[in-house]
Amino acid sequence: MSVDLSTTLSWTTATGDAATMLGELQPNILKAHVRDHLSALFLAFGDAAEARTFLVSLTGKMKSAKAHLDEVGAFKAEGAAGTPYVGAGLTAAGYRVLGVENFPQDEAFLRGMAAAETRRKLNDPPHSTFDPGYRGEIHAVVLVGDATDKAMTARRNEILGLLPDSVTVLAEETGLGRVNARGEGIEHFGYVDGRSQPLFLTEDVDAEKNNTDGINVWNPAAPLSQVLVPDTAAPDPGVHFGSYFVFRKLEQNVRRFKQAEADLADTLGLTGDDRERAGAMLIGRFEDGTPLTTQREDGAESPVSNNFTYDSDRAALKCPFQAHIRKTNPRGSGGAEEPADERLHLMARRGVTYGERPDDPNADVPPAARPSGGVGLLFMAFNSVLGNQFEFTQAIWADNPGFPIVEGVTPGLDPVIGQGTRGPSDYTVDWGGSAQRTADPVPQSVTLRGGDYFFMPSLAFLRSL
Ligand code: HEM
Ligand SMILES: [Mn+2]
Repeated sequence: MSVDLSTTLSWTTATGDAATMLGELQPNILKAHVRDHLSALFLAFGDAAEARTFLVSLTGKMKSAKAHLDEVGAFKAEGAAGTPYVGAGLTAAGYRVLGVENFPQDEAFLRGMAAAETRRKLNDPPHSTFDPGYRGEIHAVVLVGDATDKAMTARRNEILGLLPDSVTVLAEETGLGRVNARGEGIEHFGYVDGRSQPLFLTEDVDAEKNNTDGINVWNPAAPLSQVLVPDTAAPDPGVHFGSYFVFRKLEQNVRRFKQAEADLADTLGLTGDDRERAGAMLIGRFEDGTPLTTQREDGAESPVSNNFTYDSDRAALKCPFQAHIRKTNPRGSGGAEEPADERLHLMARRGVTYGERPDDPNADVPPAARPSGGVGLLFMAFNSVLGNQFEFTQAIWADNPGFPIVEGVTPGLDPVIGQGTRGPSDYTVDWGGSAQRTADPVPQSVTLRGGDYFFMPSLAFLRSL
């Protein structure tokens, strides 16, 4: 039976084409792979034949999604350590240099992130301001990830050893995952990140249902069609699949963001512990992950809740319309589309933080003690249609002051990732209260330093080169 893309996949019971698909799919697409230590290598090919030979040899260092899922199972059962993740993706320019013609043809993928049209659409900064390694034409990315620096670095060095002289490393990013005092992954502004994800595996949906706060209010299940596309250049696109991969190096000016939190708390007259609510109004969750729409204060962190919508917060008296997570997933309340269509914009986020800093992101210290550069997020996400997922989220939601669509209200840009001219936004003074106050625009503290769109093909395609 052909692979059913219209629903989630039960990988433990998969047979036939679905099992073959998992055996040729790259890991980290359907389910996140451990990558607290990550190297992202951006490559340019100088010679088609040598680049092909390199990619074939790289498959000897890669494992399948099936092998990854088996490793996760073995880890749970007997604590057995897994092997490193090695992922490989090609840009449209990379496919062309290799001389591959029938590669996947997503419209945004074909134009690439550096194209003037992409820049206009997303309000991205000029290409000339990117870090030097991202200013030229990128052909491929190789991701190496693992739980320890040692294992990751060893595999990275093996891969560098495979590179012929005609393949140039244009840039390398080193991801370093961070956790809070409870061991939850956080980003550099100090907030729990990576919690809300579309889930493509039936087993993961069941685990969410039975072992967390449940799925009866917000069901994270998503069909395979939202992340997988047939790998048209592979030997058998009926069983060989891949996914479009977005990479964006987003630098975070933590000092500026923490100052903005303090300024907002001052504007609203928040005092004591309630000052934490200012930052929560920018993100939509408190630092510990507690959703602001469900609770006036933090503390609902175990497990970090995700079983919520904005249905009992229609006027945004608890969580502002413009909060980062409300802009990027309105959970049925966006006002522009039917909830089922709105869900189609969600993507599988696989980011990792980068950069080191001396201060504890969650400590109560003045903004001056925060880094103003050198740290950020290696934003990574898998999509089946870039224009309807990543690009839609950035351009039509985050950058659009009029979203969500609410009569008489202009929510403003996403205070975290919005690109474009920022205006003032409204906030409720007391959680759930009726008094609103308008606050000055939140200054932009996230800056794009480079990136591109890639396709992460099937292992069968890479071996066939
Ligand atoms: C430095 C940049 C960014 C920071 C600091 C950041 C921070 C966060 C945090 C703290 C969360 C809450 C954790 C969770 O619900 O899983 C979150 C969720 C999310 N972010 Fe971001 N993010 C960044 C960039 C982006 C970008 C570029 C996009 C897409 C264009 C994006 C889309 C989302 C989505 C879709 C969610 C989940 C919302 C939900 O389902 O409720 N983020 N982000
Ligand atoms: Mn704080």
